Amino acid sequence: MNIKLVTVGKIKEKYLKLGIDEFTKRLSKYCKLEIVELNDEKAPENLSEKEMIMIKDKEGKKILSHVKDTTYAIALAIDGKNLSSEELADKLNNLSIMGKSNVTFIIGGSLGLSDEVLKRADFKLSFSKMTFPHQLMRLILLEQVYRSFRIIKGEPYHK
Ligand SMILES: C[S@@+](CC[C@H](N)C(=O)[O-])C[C@H]1O[C@@H](n2cnc3c(N)ncnc32)[C@H](O)[C@@H]1O
Repeated sequence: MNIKLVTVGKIKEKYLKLGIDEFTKRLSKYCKLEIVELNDEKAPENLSEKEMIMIKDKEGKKILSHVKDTTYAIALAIDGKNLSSEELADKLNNLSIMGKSNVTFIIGGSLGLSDEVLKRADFKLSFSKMTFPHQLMRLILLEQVYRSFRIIKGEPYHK
């Protein structure tokens, strides 16, 4: 399976970088992983609603230029659907069985994802109603994708 991760914003925290590198390494046994890290747009405090939408739209266009028409796109969104780890594993496994072996996960920047990106998404995945910083979200997602492959393969992992 080919897993692509399109993200907005860099990983600045060293401890997160270490974790992301670890799961990237672990995942190499199960899939081809590509991470596209896009520069975020400058977003100073006190932006108006209109300005925020403009920034999200700009970031959204950059994101979509890395999302192929043929890929199954999963946008990470707080208002999306909650899945258990087993359900995410099932989803990835079913996609693979159906021949949809290109999956793109999308993580937004500090302002979130544009409507255009959310509309393009084939599935909106929520990790709870809580807001996570995009850097931490990347690590959590990679761990859950790794967990999915362990479940699919019937291999032991932490409970
Ligand atoms: C700092 S958050 C953006 C917060 C923004 N106010 C929003 O409502 O999307 C950055 C990105 O991390 C992801 N994210 C954060 N928390 C999430 C959650 N609980 N479930 C799914 N994705 C989440 C989303 O892709 C989001 O665009």
